[in-house]
Amino acid sequence: MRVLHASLECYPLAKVGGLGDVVGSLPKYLTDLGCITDVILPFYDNEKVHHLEYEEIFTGSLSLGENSFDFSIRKLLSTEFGFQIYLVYQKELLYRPDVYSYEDDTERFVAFQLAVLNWVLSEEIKPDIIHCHDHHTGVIPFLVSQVDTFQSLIDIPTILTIHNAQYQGQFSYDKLDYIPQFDLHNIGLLDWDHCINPLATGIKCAWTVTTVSPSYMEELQHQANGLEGLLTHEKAKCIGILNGIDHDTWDPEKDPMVIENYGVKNIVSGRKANKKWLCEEYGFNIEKPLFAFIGRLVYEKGADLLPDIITEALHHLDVNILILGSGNAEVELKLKELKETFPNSYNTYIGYDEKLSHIIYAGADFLLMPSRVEPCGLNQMYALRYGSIPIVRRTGGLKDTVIDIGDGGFGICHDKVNVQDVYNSIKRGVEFYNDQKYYRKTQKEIIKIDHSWNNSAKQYIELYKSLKQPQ
Ligand SMILES: Nc1ncnc2c1ncn2[C@@H]1O[C@H](COP(=O)(O)OP(=O)(O)O[C@H]2O[C@H](CO)[C@@H](O)[C@H](O)[C@H]2O)[C@@H](O)[C@H]1O
Repeated sequence: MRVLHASLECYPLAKVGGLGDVVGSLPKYLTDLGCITDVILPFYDNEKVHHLEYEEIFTGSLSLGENSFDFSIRKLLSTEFGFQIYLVYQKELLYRPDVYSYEDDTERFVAFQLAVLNWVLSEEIKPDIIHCHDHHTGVIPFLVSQVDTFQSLIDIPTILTIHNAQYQGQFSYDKLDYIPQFDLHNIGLLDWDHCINPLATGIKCAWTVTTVSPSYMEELQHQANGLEGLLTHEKAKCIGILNGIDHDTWDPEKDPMVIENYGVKNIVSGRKANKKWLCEEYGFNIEKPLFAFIGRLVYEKGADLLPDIITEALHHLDVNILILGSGNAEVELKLKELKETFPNSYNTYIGYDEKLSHIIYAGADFLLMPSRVEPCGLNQMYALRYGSIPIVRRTGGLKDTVIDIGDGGFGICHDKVNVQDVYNSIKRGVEFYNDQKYYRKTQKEIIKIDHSWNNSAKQYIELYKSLKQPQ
């Protein structure tokens, strides 16, 4: 079986968040289980992509309305990733430094999808399955099943994985001519709420839809940024499969990014070396417990609450807080300003820093995840793998992966999205930390939990084998 994953991100070549991690690791585990897995993503203008050696295997052109664009497909020669990677090189639209947030994102995403399918069309041996990720590739299932040019691909099953239903990629009917000719009687498949909605289109047209945790699948039927009705209607073909993490990249014993490596045996000294580095770098007293947050500073992650959480915690508790993230400008500014109020117990790095994130998982005592919405969440699994205690709101994948210490588990959980609940959890964290024997015993247990893709990759393979064309 050969599966082609189409995605805008794939670690380490392009990562903005969790999508990159998943597409950079699941294929490796699928390959290990005997499923030939390829990934196709755009060729970006970034340093990681520049250094790669590749072979150009296809050239073509695609049309967006009246404009036509040349593109090529580059096959990576390197075998270091554990699966085959293909890149779509398109100079005007895709060869950019960033993955998202351009004014012409609609054009970029549609062009990527058309390029992928034009190439697949030309291939003598077609993939057995096309696995799409998020709204950026949500039109592929429509193109394959409805568009005249791609008629010969109609029997290739398509899967759509929803990593985050908040983002749907809507665009107006002015751009309908970006979609090549199809039977206009079926225009409803593109529509949601009077515009073209790629996520809704993918949900309607894909043979199967997956989400990244079982709880998120349930939640989407009540809270899906307007798609609740659709997801309830399509429930029969939807399944929640919990994400895994890459145990090779995220391994405290071998991770080249951390200050000192460690395993169960030397977890205390190893983590102390990482915490020491963080405390020196950010001006903290190493004796106090260190609480950290890593992530996109957006509403879904509860990032707007962070300034008040920090203020409340540092007024009442003897702790350190470190924030790594970027996103909403107002939140970024507030977080920066707070440094003056709490110079010795709070600090922040506004930006994206992969290495720093690894050191934080390895050195912070607790990881805060006050998410409003968390389809799966990888940070809590990285935290567990590195022996840092997750403090999470019970939602989506956080609910599926973290059990509260009060229930015989290893994390700290709360139900509501408000400052008081998070503050109470931090307070519980301090009490937990002060019971060093119990705290250390728990750390030694969590580091052994297997959250790798081993289980979930098997579930994907079962799913691939069971695919049936929608009626
Ligand atoms: N400033 C920064 N510097 C360094 N590293 C940073 C960083 N900000 C974030 N990261 C890293 O990015 C990843 C974020 O993972 P999440 O699961 O929180 O992703 P996200 O919400 O983007 O993805 C969506 O997709 C994933 C994958 O399906 C779901 O788990 C998730 O719930 C859903 O919202 C982690 O590897 C984290 O360490």
